[in-house]
Amino acid sequence: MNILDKIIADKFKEVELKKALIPVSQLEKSVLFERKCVSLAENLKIGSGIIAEHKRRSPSKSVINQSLNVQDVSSGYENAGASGISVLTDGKYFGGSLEDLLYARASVNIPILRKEFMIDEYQVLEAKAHGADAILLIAAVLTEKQMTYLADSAKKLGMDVLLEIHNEEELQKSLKVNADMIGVNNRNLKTFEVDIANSKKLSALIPDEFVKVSESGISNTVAIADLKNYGFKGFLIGENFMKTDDPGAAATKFIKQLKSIA
Ligand SMILES: O=C(O)c1ccccc1NCC(=O)[C@H](O)[C@H](O)COP(=O)(O)O
Repeated sequence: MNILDKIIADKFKEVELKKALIPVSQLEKSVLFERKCVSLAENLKIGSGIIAEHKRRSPSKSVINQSLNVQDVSSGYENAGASGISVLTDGKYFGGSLEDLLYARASVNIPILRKEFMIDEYQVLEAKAHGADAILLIAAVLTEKQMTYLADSAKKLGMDVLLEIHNEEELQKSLKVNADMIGVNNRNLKTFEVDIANSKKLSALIPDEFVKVSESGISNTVAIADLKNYGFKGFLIGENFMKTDDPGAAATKFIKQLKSIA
C-alpha cells in the first residue's frame, strides 16, 4: 500500500471516531460557523499570491519544524504579505490539528485553507466550525461524484474550494466540479518526486474560470516569476518557510524579493 492509500485508510477510521464523539449539531453551534468567509481565490488575484503553509512534518521529509507555535507562524505570514495561509490539520502524518486551525484563525484576518485529506462532508463542517475559509479536495483520492458533493457542501457554507490535481486524467474528472481554484501539485503524492514542470505542462489545459495555483517544491522567486507566465496566480509554499527558525521573516524576505522582480 502506498503512503496516500495508508493516509486515506486512516482518515476513514478517524472520521468515523470523530463523528461518534462530536456530533454535527455541536459543530454547527460553534461561533465560527456563522463567520463570513474571506475568499482565498479573490485574494490571490489581488495580492502577492503566496499561500504560506504551517507544516511541522511530512511523509516526504519527516521533521521540518516542531519548535514553533502556530500563532507566531500565522501572524508572521500575514505581516509578510501572504495572500492566505494553509494549515495542515492531519495529526498522524503531518503533526497538525484542528486546534492549529483555531489558533491560526484567532491570529490572522487573511483567508485560511484547511489542508486536509477530505473524504466526508463531516470534515467540511469541521473546517467551517474551526474558522477555515477554504478547503482542499484531492482528485487522486476522490471520484467526480464525491468531489462534486464535497465542493457543493463547502460552497453552501460560503467556503472556497481548491481542487488539487497531479495529471491530465485527474484534471479531466475535475472540470465539472464547483471549485474556485485548481491546484497543480508538483509533488507526486505516491513517489514524492517534485517537479515544477508539472504545473507548466498542465497550465494550458486548465480553463480560465479557475484560479490556477502551483503547489509544492517552490523554493525561489524566479520559479514564481516563471509560473506567472503560465497563468498561475497562487503559489503554495510550505517547507521553504517552515524549515527556518522564523517562517514569517523568511516569507517577508521572499515576498519583498518577489515584488522587486515583478
Ligand atoms: O509534503 C508531503 O510529503 C506530502 C506527502 C503526501 C501527501 C501530501 C503531502 N504534502 C501536502 C502538500 O501538498 C504540501 O504540504 C504543500 O503543497 C507544500 O509543499 P512544500 O512547499 O513542498 O512543503
